[in-house]
Amino acid sequence: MLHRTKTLSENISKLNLSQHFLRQHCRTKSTRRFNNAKDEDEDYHRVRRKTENQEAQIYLLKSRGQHLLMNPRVLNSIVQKSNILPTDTVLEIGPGTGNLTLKLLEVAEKVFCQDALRTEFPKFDLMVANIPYGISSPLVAKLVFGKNSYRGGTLLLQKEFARRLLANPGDSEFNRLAVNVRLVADVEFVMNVSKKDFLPCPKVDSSVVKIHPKAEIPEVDYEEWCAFTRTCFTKKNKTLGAIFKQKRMLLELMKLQEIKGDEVNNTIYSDYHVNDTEDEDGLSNEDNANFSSDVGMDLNLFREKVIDILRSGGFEDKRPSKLSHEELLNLLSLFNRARLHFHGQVKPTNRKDAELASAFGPL
Ligand SMILES: C[S@@+](CC[C@H](N)C(=O)[O-])C[C@H]1O[C@@H](n2cnc3c(N)ncnc32)[C@H](O)[C@@H]1O
Repeated sequence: MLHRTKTLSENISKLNLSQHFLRQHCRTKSTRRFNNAKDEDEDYHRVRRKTENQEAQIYLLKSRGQHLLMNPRVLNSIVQKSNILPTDTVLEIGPGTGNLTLKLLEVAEKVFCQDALRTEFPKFDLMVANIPYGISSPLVAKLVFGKNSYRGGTLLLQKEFARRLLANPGDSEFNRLAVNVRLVADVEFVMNVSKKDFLPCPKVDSSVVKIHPKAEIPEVDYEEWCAFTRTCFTKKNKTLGAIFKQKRMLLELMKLQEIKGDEVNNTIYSDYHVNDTEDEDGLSNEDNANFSSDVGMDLNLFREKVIDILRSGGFEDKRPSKLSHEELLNLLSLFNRARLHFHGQVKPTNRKDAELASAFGPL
């Protein structure tokens, strides 16, 4: 943790001393573990840096997202747009060589720098970070669904990922990431950042976005919500009727109800060893037909129940990628009221309990 009241040189020396990230994530000449020269050529970028009285060499690993933001104008804008108060504790993920860290220390009370995924976040007011793009999904999930209450986040992200976060229902980029994040947070575009502003230059462009937690969050179990959106967005442009007629989907859903020990439904979920005739998309060849195997009766009954639920809310012909949160929440509540659940263990609604990084999956 770095503190504003320390002198700049104290903080710089602390940064130098505590650059465990550099030791962990950047391999120096003496410690690097990879000996294969071919791999090295592809994987790292060598930077010479002059410190007070010595020249250091840093090896930046592209595979760890070690692209340093070098443009001071962009660094200043990120800090300025973050609206940091002098009393704020800022959490920075991936400080690298401290380019952003030192600017944050000019305005914040404290700056924490730590691993994004392996440890719990400390208490913080704002997250401000130029993150390794490979961990964008789990990091954003941990921020918005995590235990900490926070005032906001300013994140430098891969441009395509940022566009998905910003997408609205009906936009081509609108997907499960957007629908999950935007349930609990608003996302604001700040600016685009050219790949030329980084060292080494990445292949992709970047954008800065701000994430604001919503003041009013819908009463919903987050694990159930994420399991539901995972189901709905498997084929986001198909109609819900077509999605919920897929045999694999129906079988999984049936199995889940049985695992949950739903006494009402147990009779029809008892036996469903069906010969699998699915095509490579995971879509059943019998999607629109009646199921004719031994368990055809059970599966047909279950399918009718699911389709009845969709019809009761007028959802059968609607596409998930065009539905608002209100409509999706309404559909989930129709399913749940009919004692049909998407997640194995439905817990009481509690934001603090949500451990949802994995629920976002690859996005
Ligand atoms: C894009 S660089 C940003 C460096 C610096 N903040 C800047 O703006 O110049 C991302 C940094 O995150 C580090 N990193 C990689 N995986 C991480 C993780 N799981 N948690 C925290 N930092 C990580 C990388 O080693 C790298 O230093």
